[in-house]
Amino acid sequence: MLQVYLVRHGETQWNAERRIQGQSDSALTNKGEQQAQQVGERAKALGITHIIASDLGRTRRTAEIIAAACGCDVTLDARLRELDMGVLERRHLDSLTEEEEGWRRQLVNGTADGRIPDGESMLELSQRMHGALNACLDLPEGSRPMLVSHGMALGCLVSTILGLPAWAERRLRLRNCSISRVDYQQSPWLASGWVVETAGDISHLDAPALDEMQR
Ligand SMILES: O=C(O)[C@@H](CO)OP(=O)(O)O
Repeated sequence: MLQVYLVRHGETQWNAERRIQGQSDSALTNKGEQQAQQVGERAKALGITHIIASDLGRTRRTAEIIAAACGCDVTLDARLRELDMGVLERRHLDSLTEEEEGWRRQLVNGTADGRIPDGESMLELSQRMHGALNACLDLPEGSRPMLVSHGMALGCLVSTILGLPAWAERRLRLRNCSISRVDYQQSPWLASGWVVETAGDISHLDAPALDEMQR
């Protein structure tokens, strides 16, 4: 049975400052680099064979650190990028006007095609994330891949595998460098296709970051 590990990148400067990144970028903090190192140790113990990362800087750096620990190459896949948050990227969560907060809420509370101006919808995000996950089915038998991606992107993927709407992602707490696992199974008794084994595991981290809403 194919097991795919899903990792959110390490803490970044803007995560720590409560600034919206989306497809804009900021560097990992020292804590973020340490978190990635701890994922690397777990990845080595798990026997990860492939690391596939979003091509944004924060995920590339996280993936490089994990790869160095477990001796795999990193492949980049732009489908694993964070949601494009349009005109709100780079802004502090606390600085949004009422109208801007309304765009964000429309997105996270859910209309199928709600989007921040110049941004992407949760439906579009879900489609590309499922595309990247399904590509793992083409890896050689016995592969154990790890995908390195982002909070909303992974939350959307896990939510939709569970049959929840994409915007249910905000009900999942996927902290920086948390690990989730989804398995592909064929079963006459149980669900066939992707199933969620774990979501948001942080037991490998000695100092987990708060998520943005808890800071
Ligand atoms: O883009 C961001 O600001 C956050 C949103 O959750 O995502 P990540 O830090 O995981 O890229």
